[in-house]
Amino acid sequence: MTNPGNCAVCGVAASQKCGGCRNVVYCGKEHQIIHWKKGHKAECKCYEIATNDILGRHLRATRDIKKGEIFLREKPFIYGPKVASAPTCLGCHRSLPNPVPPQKNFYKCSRCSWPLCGPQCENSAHHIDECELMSARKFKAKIDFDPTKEGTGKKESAYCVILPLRCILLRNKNPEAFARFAQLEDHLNERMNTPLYRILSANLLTFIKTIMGFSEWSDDEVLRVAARLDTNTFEVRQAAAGQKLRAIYTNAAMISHDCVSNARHTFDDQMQILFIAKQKIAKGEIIATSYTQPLKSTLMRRQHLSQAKCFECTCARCKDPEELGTFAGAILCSRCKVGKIISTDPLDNGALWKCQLCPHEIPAKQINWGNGAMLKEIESLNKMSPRAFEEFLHRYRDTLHEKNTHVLQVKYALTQLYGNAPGFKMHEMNDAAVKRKVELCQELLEVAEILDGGWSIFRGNLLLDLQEALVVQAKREFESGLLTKANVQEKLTEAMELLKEAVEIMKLEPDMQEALAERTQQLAKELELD
Ligand SMILES: C[S@@+](CC[C@H](N)C(=O)[O-])C[C@H]1O[C@@H](n2cnc3c(N)ncnc32)[C@H](O)[C@@H]1O
Repeated sequence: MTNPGNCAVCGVAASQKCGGCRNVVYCGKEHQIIHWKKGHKAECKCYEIATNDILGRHLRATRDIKKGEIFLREKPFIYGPKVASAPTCLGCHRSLPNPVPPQKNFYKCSRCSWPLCGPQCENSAHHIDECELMSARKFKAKIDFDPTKEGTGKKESAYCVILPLRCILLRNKNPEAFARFAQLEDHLNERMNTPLYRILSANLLTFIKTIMGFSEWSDDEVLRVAARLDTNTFEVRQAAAGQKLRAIYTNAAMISHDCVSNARHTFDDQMQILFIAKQKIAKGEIIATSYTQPLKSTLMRRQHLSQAKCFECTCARCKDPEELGTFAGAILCSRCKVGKIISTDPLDNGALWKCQLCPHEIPAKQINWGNGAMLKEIESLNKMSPRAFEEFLHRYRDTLHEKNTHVLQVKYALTQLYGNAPGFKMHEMNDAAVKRKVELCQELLEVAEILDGGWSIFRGNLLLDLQEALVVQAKREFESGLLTKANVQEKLTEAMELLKEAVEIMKLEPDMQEALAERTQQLAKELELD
């Protein structure tokens, strides 16, 4: 082992730290390159895998990580279609477009009949092994284009066998890689009692053991593969390539959950996962991402985490009946009219809910029912109509707390409807609507700071919407004589600052590049003109 103050290659006193891990020093660039090639590449990380009783394995920072820093970049270990997937090519994983007449059906693989883009995808490295096995076993897939279901985004559950099959094939093809996969947590015992696993076990076991002939695999081994996938896969959306998949990343799979996370992820066009620090992460701190959505209330988040990832979250937000002062789960008391009704024990999903000011109590079952009804009602709102969303807020102003999860969701939807919905494009909105957009963005930015702090996508979107509305507002106020030229310049400069921060936050999001460049150019032009 080299002395921490000496070059890792030649041992002379040195001070140029490796920019990645900051754990080793070099006398110069040349020795840094040599060390990298000799194996530092594999060990140069700013995190380590730690273990504790609550989280199991998790990542911990081994040095300070800067806000906005990409601290983990990883290629997919294995990937394939989601459990229920719209028709997808098993060769290149693009969602399949509807057949163009005179074709009436998808192109089908000549050997196994799974829909593909075309003959060029039959021999893709992703598909070839499974295809050979399926054709040897005389299995033919039966997914056909259904014109009566056109446009419904119909998902096929037949795809649920593909990724488990790819993992199972890996055991013979690359036992070392399979051993790495087998290290991942599965929660099979908890999953076995769920309705999904009762159905899955019947279908998957028949397919793998009987149809594909893996009779030497025990039921437990096969189902553990599926359970490992369900516990660890990331959903990958590649809008440009028209892909919606699930993938395993074995390092990223070690990142634990916290309802208020300090890291988030995105994907590049090579399907690499990139983890980004939303805020500064100090050396020794746990690196956590969120497996759920920050605007959901504790009851909803905990139910989702328990169902999908089989654990009971006990993070600071979950423990706090007031949800860090936001009251995101609270409803208003219908008896005393002033108190807020919150859970008496947020870590027990079945605990009684009680008014903070009067003796009024509500069972958790009823709160759950109410949440379900609200979600349905929001789902049924006309997505083109800001008025429908405003009416929802008005309808429940005496029932839901002003920062209740459903109110927050509807307000967030409104920040995007104002400026985009038909009749509500930025230039079409009246001054009151522009003002409303500004206020909603400002209110939600305060919430974002608490529930999804730092450089979150939530903050990025809100900043973009806010700056757009502020620019329109400033120009109109100038035109009507309410602002001087200097005032407008000041407001536009302020908007530019917001835009710059939004660009910093969103610059790695593949689908945002064009929009961000366009916005920046437009605002810069307006500033110049002014
Ligand atoms: C993607 S894995 C993370 C790595 C995992 N801890 C391991 O040792 O393999 C997800 C699992 O980690 C555990 N986990 C992650 N975050 C947690 C948290 N905040 N509280 C309790 N368990 C957590 C749960 O068992 C969850 O199903």
